[in-house]
Amino acid sequence: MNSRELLENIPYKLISGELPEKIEYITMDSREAVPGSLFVCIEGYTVDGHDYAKQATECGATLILSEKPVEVEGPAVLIVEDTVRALGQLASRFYSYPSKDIQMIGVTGTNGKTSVAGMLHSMLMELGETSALTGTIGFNLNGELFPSANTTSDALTTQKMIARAKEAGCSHMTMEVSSHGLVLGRLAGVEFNTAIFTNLTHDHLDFHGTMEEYGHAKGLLFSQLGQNLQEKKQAVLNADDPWSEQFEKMTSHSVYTYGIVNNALFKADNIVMDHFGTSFRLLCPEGEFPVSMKLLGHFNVSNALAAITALYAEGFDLKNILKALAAIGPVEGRMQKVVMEAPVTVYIDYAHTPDAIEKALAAVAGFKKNKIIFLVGTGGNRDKSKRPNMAKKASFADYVVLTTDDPRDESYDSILKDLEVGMTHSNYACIGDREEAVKHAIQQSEPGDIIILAGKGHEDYQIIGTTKYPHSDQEIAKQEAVKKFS
Ligand SMILES: CC(=O)N[C@H]1[C@@H](OP(=O)(O)OP(=O)(O)OC[C@H]2O[C@@H](n3ccc(=O)[nH]c3=O)[C@H](O)[C@@H]2O)O[C@H](CO)[C@@H](O)[C@@H]1O[C@H](C)C(=O)N[C@@H](C)C(=O)N[C@H](CCC(=O)O)C(=O)O
Ligand SMILES: Nc1ncnc2c1ncn2[C@@H]1O[C@H](COP(=O)(O)OP(=O)(O)OP(=O)(O)O)[C@@H](O)[C@H]1O
Repeated sequence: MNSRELLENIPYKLISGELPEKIEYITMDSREAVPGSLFVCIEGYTVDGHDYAKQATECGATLILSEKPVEVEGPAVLIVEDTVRALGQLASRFYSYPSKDIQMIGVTGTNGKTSVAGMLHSMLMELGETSALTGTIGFNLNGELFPSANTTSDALTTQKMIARAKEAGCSHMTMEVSSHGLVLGRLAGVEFNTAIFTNLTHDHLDFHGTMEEYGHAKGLLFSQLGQNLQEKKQAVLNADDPWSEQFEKMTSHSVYTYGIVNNALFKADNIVMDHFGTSFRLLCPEGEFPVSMKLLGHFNVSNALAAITALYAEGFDLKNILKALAAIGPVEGRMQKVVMEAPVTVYIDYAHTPDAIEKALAAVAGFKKNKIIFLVGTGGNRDKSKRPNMAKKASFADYVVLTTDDPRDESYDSILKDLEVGMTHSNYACIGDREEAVKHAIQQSEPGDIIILAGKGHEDYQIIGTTKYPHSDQEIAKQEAVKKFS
């Protein structure tokens, strides 16, 4: 692409060299630079991309975009204020503004991003659309899954994924939007049509510092809808979460609300649950409708409302939306029943915040016949302030197994000690080794019990130190149940 065209409207200062005529490739990783590349220097926390400008030059980069002077011979060096945001804009242009050609749906919130995004993706496929999905589970392009390192990928990968979805003919793309992604500018250059908010509760304060900052970060998705009211765009907000009022003020576009408790445009009541799923009554501008779905829990009613509302706002017929919802299965690793022959019911779930733990326990409380056993772990070297509150919420279960969930460099003892502070009863065990902890949870069970193994969800590994070891709560539970009950 012509370099002047690529840089149009990007405020920059040329500090050395001459602009090359063409840019063949854009990269933010010196190891991927090829002749004719634009190398964008990104300053991380532990690694600074500016230190790799020389290496990128040796690999053939002819243009360097940086936030400070770098010592290179040959390529032109341009200084911009924020390389991450510039990268998003440039990559969007380089790939011919792919997000303009796809209906982009962004989902943000502390809990429920993967669930709502996964539901939307499956429902869109049921509705006969071609759909792409990005988030914690990976990049799903028409059913094919590619791994991704982050919930919200870096600005360049994000634009590349949207371009691939466009090339594959996708009509829609649903994207999980993390607060890190918003603050770090990874979504620069993405044009969203629909922005969804699930909820905001305690998490990630090691990164954001305060709940105000965390909330402000989430709100950026709604300001990103832009000011052009000629374009049909919409915000879908959870009326049951007080932060929605602030987010409503951050957009001039249409706002659709959903909720279970407070008044909302799309409201659910008469919620009934059993081991097979949930049914409820939907009250909305089109009237009253009975709804049933194979997903479990009040939180999933809230998630379903978010998905229904977003698809309605996108213009789909409500009856078809509800049919699509009835047809889809649980989202991978989210209150997913483990299929096995045993007189106990085991769920794997991704709950790793106090709020999610409370919601996961509430999901099964209504049909409990015997004990509820809850296993919960927390990650090492991450937000420690949420640990006691996680255990406090887990205390609603009759028996609790406290363990670890990617301990990284932190000792089992240090993690377990923080968790233990929050326990409100003494019916619990502390077992740092997660495999042993899962086995213990099964061993403690009796016929009729419900066991929830929380924190890992779809993940098939445990990170100890810096090594990723294979680990599956589901497989360990199955094997232990055979030992215990056959
Ligand atoms: C641990 C952590 O927070 N790391 C962040 C940090 O990375 P870092 O200091 O290791 O730097 P780096 O990104 O490896 O390197 C900086 C630059 O140098 C370049 N480089 C590096 C080496 C080399 O040889 N050549 C080279 O060019 C890299 O390609 C990169 O462009 O700085 C980067 C730039 O700001 C961040 O993208 C990166 O987030 C990583 C990817 C991360 O995983 N962050 C987590 C906390 C995160 O974003 N999580 C959210 C939330 C998930 C949730 O909701 O639960 C997510 O969206 O996933
Ligand atoms: N709307 C909700 N409100 C509260 N808890 C929820 C909600 N939806 C899901 N959960 C709980 O949170 C867990 C994580 O859900 P999900 O993966 O959808 O959230 P997420 O926002 O993608 O999380 P992360 O940012 O950590 O990837 C679920 O396993 C469930 O226990």
